[in-house]
Amino acid sequence: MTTAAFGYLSLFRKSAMAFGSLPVSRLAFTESARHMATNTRPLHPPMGIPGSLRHFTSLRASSSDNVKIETTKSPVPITLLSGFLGTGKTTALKHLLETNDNKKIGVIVNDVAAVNIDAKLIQSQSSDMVELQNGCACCSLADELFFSVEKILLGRDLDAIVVELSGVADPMAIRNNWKMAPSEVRDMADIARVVTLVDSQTFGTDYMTWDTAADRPGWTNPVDPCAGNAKVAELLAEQVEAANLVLINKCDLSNAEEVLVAEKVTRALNGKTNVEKVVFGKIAPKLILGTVEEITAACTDPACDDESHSHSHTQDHGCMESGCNDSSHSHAHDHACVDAGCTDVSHEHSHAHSESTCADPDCTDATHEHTHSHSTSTDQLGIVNFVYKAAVPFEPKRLMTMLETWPIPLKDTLDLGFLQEEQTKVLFEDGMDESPFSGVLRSKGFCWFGPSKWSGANSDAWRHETAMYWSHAGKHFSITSGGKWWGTMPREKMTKFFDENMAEFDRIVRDDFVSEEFGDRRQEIVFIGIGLNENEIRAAMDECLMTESEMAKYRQNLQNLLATTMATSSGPSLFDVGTIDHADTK
Ligand SMILES: Nc1nc2c(ncn2[C@@H]2O[C@H](COP(=O)(O)OP(=O)(O)OP(=O)(O)O)[C@@H](O)[C@H]2O)c(=O)[nH]1
Repeated sequence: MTTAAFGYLSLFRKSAMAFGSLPVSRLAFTESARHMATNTRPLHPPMGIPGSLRHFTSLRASSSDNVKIETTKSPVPITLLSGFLGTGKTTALKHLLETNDNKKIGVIVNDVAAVNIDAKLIQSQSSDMVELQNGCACCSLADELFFSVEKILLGRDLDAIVVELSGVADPMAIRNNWKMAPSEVRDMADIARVVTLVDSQTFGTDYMTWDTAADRPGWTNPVDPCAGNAKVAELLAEQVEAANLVLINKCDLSNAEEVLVAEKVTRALNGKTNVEKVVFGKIAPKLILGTVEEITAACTDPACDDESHSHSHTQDHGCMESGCNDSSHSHAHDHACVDAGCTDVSHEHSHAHSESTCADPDCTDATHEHTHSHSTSTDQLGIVNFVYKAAVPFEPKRLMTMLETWPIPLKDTLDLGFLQEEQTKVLFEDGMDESPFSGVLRSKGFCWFGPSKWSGANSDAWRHETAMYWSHAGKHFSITSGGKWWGTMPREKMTKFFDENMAEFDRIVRDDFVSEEFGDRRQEIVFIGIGLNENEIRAAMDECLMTESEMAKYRQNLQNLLATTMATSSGPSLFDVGTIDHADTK
């Protein structure tokens, strides 16, 4: 028997209990704002918009008449700088302000704590700074961010704005919230780019930790419910997934294996992002600051898979040819130290794209330079991804049975080579078959469950209306409420949510509505992992779908319920519930 890399920990036994006994208590949507905003395809917006977004009052409305904000200009590009506490965001920001490319940069610093230390550090360097504290811009301070952007532009002619996010912020949530910003704010400034810093030394252990954000001192603010329960591994995945550029920082402190893991997993989680290995956040300003073109001409959402969009995030990447002297090219790494033996951490070492860079993907010689710059290929370790889709609901009990056998990596750090070996050969205890899920590093998406009890005290008929959000990263797995399916309302009503964005309405109807009968109710789950056997995973998932006879019962039960509910209810929706099934895994 191989060393147990995986095991049937209590994770799914526990989640099975949470699931099996589905708490039908009609909980408030304590987490939904974050989850909804996190999803790149938000469902029912009333549940997805943090309450505070509805109360935004333009600063102009309250500012004195003689303060004039220039709105005829192009919007100022905003960069969201994300990354865990201590990954080096402030250090990178200070470096950016020092080497600013003669750009006038406004800075907004968000801290969940009441005292914003980072802001104080930045203040000594820049007077163009606004603090955003005592909460997180991805939820509780969502509209404060709009206000801060307005505020920083008052009386200032800025070329760019950088928002240093709190360590627990999900940049995708902020991007999605930003879509709700008043148009007068978006005319002034708009999000162009997300840059995420990761700590190369701790990446592998953070991905495998059981910790929640609240377990880590200083990460959360008790008065801000935003991310206390968020799993560290999931947050890490979210921050990487949202990024146009990932800076793998602190390369001076980590060994070659740690850097490799950070790079491989980053590329696996987000195949469209640019990746740079850096020390002390040192990178050319051009790579951090967004451009007006990104805002106006291209979709910069790295998670966007709409082929009709143009995706510019690789275009303005500096020329990587070491000998190039074409001054029209951007040479972001001109100042890098290329002495392979240099150990001076104040030098920039990560960008020596010299001809001596080792291009052998299998090479593990730590003395070689392995930058593998900008290849989006993740196949060197057999990392693959695919999307599982189905237009039929899961039968809850069968899904739970399947999840109970989902193997949990027991190692405390991510060991990709080991995972690959295990994926191909490990057999599990108790004579059970090898699980096709053993190499899965990340899975996430929407899913649809059929109710198991349509009436009575423990009815879970709300499942018919509720989109569940499936999220697995490292050792954590949860299926939580993600809002209601659009299919729960008539199209005419739905259009009202898209006043300013009919293109998004069209996209949802075109891409997400998979059947006339059930609308956008569907399974859409992406799997990312090493050496995955796609066919076996698909087959295992298919096994959990309702059969034809189960679907016939589903339809019958639905008819019965509609008949009784119609007689007693006048509400806009069949089920006014928002239930959270949180499969806590610790
Ligand atoms: N050795 C080394 N230390 C670094 C590097 N980058 C940042 N640091 C140090 O790491 C510590 C944390 O860096 P910060 O820039 O404050 O990190 P942060 O992400 O802003 O942290 P919070 O503001 O607490 O979220 C500081 O002591 C930095 O000097 C690096 O590349 N190498």
